[in-house]
Order: sequence, then C-alpha cells, then structure tokens
Amino acid sequence: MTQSDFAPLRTERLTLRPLGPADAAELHRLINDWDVVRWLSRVPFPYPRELADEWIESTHRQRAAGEAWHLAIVGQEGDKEVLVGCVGLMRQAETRHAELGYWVGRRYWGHGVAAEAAGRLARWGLANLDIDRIVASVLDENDRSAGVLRRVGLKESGTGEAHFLARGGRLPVRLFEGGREEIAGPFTEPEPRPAPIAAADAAPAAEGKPLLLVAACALVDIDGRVLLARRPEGKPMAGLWEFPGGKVEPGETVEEALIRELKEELAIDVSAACLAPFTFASHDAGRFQLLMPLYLCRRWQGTLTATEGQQLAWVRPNKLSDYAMPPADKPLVAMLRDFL
Ligand SMILES: Nc1nc2c([nH]c(=O)n2[C@@H]2O[C@H](COP(=O)(O)OP(=O)(O)OP(=O)(O)O)[C@@H](O)[C@H]2O)c(=O)[nH]1
Repeated sequence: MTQSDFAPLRTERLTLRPLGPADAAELHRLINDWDVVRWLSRVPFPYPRELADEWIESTHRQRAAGEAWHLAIVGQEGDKEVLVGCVGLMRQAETRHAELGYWVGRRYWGHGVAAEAAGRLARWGLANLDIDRIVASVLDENDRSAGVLRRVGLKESGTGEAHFLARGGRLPVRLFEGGREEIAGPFTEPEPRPAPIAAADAAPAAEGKPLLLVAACALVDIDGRVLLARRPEGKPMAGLWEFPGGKVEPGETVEEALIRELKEELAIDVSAACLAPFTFASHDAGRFQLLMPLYLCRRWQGTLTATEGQQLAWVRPNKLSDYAMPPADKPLVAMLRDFL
C-alpha cells in the first residue's frame, strides 16, 4: 500500500500522515510504555512488536473502506522528522459522527502536541467526511486528556464505561462531544464587513445589525440536477454544502458578484441574461443579518472545474435534504424541490 492515498495534513509544528511499514519499530518503542498504554482502551500491554506491523497494515484498509483515518503525528527534531504519536478518527456512518482518539510518546508530553494534532484532524473530518459531530471518551481520572479535548473544542457530555484491554476490565469514562460550530469555529464570519448597501435611505437591517449581502446560484443541468459545493476546511461552516456564490463587494451589483464568483470558484462564464432571480434567504446569523438572493442558471460556458479544491455534487432536487447545508439554505431547498 502506498502513503499517497491521503495528502498529509499540516499544522504549525506537525505533519499528520499515513503510517508506513518503516514507522513500525519507532511506533512500538513509543507505545510499549505503561505510562502511555494505561490510558488507552484498545491497546494491550506489553505491546507485541508484530502488532505494530499488523496495525499499520490495518490502518490502510480502514482508510480505503472509509471507516477510520489513523495517522502518524510527525514532528521535527533539528532537521530530523520524528514520530511523536498517533491520532485517529473512526467514523460511525449511521449516526454521522466520528470518534477521536490519540496518544503521544512520553518524551513529547507537555508541548501541546495532542491538542494540535487532534484539533487539526477533527477540523479536517468535519470538512471532508459525512459527519456532523466528533465524540471522544477519556478514562475518568485522565484530566490531561480531558484538557486536550476541551482545547479542541469538545464539551463534556456525560459518563459511561469502556473496556480497557491492558487493564483487563471495564472502567468509568468521561464522554465528550462537539459539533462544527464548537470545533471548526462559529457559524458567523469572524469580522463582518460593512454592508455594501451604502445609501443613506437603505432600510436598516433587523436589530440594527450589519447586513451581509451574498449572491448565490443554483446551477441546474439538463437532467434537472442542482450543483452543490462543499465549504472547504478553514472557512466558517467548513464541510457544509451550499450554492456557489459569495459576498457582494462594494460597487458591485448582485449579478456582477455572482458572475465573478462563478468564474473564480467554477471557472465558468455566465451572462447576466442567464441568471433568473428565483428567491432569497434572510437569516439572522448572529452578529449580522444574511441576505442572500438565489438565482437559477441553466446555461453557462466553459468546463465546470472546482478551482478551489472544493468538492462538488450534482444533486437531484428530492435528494438535496440529504446534504448538510447552512441554516439559511433550508427554506431554499424546499422551494427548489417544489419548483424543479
Ligand atoms: N455562497 C453561499 N454562501 C452561503 C450560502 N448559505 C449561507 O449561509 N452562506 C453564507 O454566506 C456567506 C458567503 O461567504 P463566502 O465566504 O462564501 O463568500 P466569499 O466567496 O466572498 O468568501 P471569502 O470571504 O472567503 O472571499 C458565508 O457567511 C456563508 O456561510 C450558500 O448557499 N452559498
């Protein structure tokens, strides 16, 4: 198996990448340590050397099957890359959540490595997998790991019990969970720009909040399917599906903004004559009021390309509600379904 089926995730100090056979010896050296294993539920102690090879092999199968993403946490010591620990996400398809797990070799404790790696993988998962929540559990007295989960953005949600292989029995655990908003950042834009409606007699937005004007478009293909684009990691609400479009910049008309955004995001040329006003969303997004005209467009020129690396999906109108979308879009989906 190659390591190239997954592009490494980077943080300020770390790289998260698939494990390879060459990691087995070092992984074994780091994890065959009671101070590490005593906190982990599925790991035996002592840890047999062959298990490192078998487990690494299994991580590739699980990733290929879309079940789990176990990655090496790699740091830098001088100019040398060193294995520091492992971090993983295990997906539960039915409940749309994934379980987060991690461990760090004892000599790397105390540097915030676990939170940096776990936070990065959790945000990646919410942006790229079909999940809405991250869950985790820690052994009751494992305050250090509870602190890591809090730093990632998870909240304590209850208690339970889990089997701890190395301890030979069931022990009490604390349960944690968090959603997109807690882990990947608030649903609202970090700093709302001033409303592009500058005229003195423009209607004030609700509760005097700034108005954010966003132009969006439902592109419809000859089979009547609608194009959705997935918000990439790093943007607010990463992982949610939306209609292509974006903020209207000062001095632009809504149509000009949409034509620009469709060119930037999808590399297609659309003329204003092909943009049919359809409906709009008006949504209280916290610190600002979102006003989003939605256009329909059935004709464009050029080959549709995801220029920002975003995932795209052509979706039948009756399947639109299977896609997790921002709250403002929900009423639009129902209207599109009825109309198309
Ligand atoms: N394009 C688009 N934006 C939507 C939809 N629904 C929805 O709530 N929004 C919100 O409208 C705003 C659009 O911002 P954006 O970040 O896509 O705009 P942009 O392309 O100008 O982004 P930029 O600031 O990264 O350049 C975001 O707050 C986004 O969450 C939708 O269906 N399509």
